[in-house]
Amino acid sequence: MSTSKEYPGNLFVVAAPSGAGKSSLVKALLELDSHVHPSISHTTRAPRGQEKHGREYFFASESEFDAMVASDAFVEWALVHGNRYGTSKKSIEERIAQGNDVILEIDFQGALQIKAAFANAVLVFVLPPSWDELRSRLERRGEDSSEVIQMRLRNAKAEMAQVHKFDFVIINELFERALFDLKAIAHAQRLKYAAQRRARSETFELLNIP
Ligand SMILES: Nc1ncnc2c1ncn2[C@@H]1O[C@H](COP(=O)(O)OP(=O)(O)OP(=O)(O)O)[C@@H](O)[C@H]1O
Ligand SMILES: Nc1nc2c(ncn2[C@@H]2O[C@H](COP(=O)(O)O)[C@@H](O)[C@H]2O)c(=O)[nH]1
Repeated sequence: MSTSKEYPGNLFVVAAPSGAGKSSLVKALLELDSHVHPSISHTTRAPRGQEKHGREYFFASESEFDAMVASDAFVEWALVHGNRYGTSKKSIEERIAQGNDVILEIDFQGALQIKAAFANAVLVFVLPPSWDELRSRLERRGEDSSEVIQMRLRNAKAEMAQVHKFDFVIINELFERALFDLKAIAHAQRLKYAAQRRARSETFELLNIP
């Protein structure tokens, strides 16, 4: 028996190897589409440069993160590139229950946990146009040490092997083209989910199902 839940709002999950451009794409979508809200994750990673607690992430100590795991506060969490990251139930459930759409920018392990928990979640995987371009983007971003970049590239191979488990794949070569694809996926899913909900309620009405 499935234990996955359904809510009136849509849940979009965007995963990608580090440096493929998912944060840039999600940020641009949020600026264009006021129906979509971001989910702010918790992480044990230290803040980078300009990152602020509560904006990019809720930065947590190992013991704070342990306490959240113990109290079942996360809908998903995973160890990614040596740090723990998690999506709290609080950051998404209230919003989608009210009919808003929420977008999560998380790794593939978390994406698969979300798919198991939420029947209507849409999983999108972003790929770079090439391996060399992925490395160049990580280097040009200039946020991580060369050791961290090497680790992220090693992990990228395992992450990309999971691509077939996703509902959609976007190649982020030309940024505007990739953003167009992400917008189209969000729009199509809204139409599809609204039609499904309407068909179900009309069927219930027709058959007098209370
Ligand atoms: N289509 C693109 N063409 C060229 N550069 C891009 C493109 N998309 C994103 N970038 C750049 O690539 C770098 C990595 O992008 P971004 O930080 O969005 O990746 P990410 O997948 O979110 O990585 P992480 O998982 O590490 O947070 C950034 O410097 C960003 O400006
Ligand atoms: N499973 C989860 N993965 C997450 C979450 N928030 C972010 N992430 C992923 O971690 C890596 C590294 O992120 P960075 O900010 O340190 O570059 C990246 O793949 C993110 O998508 C989460 O809540 N759960």
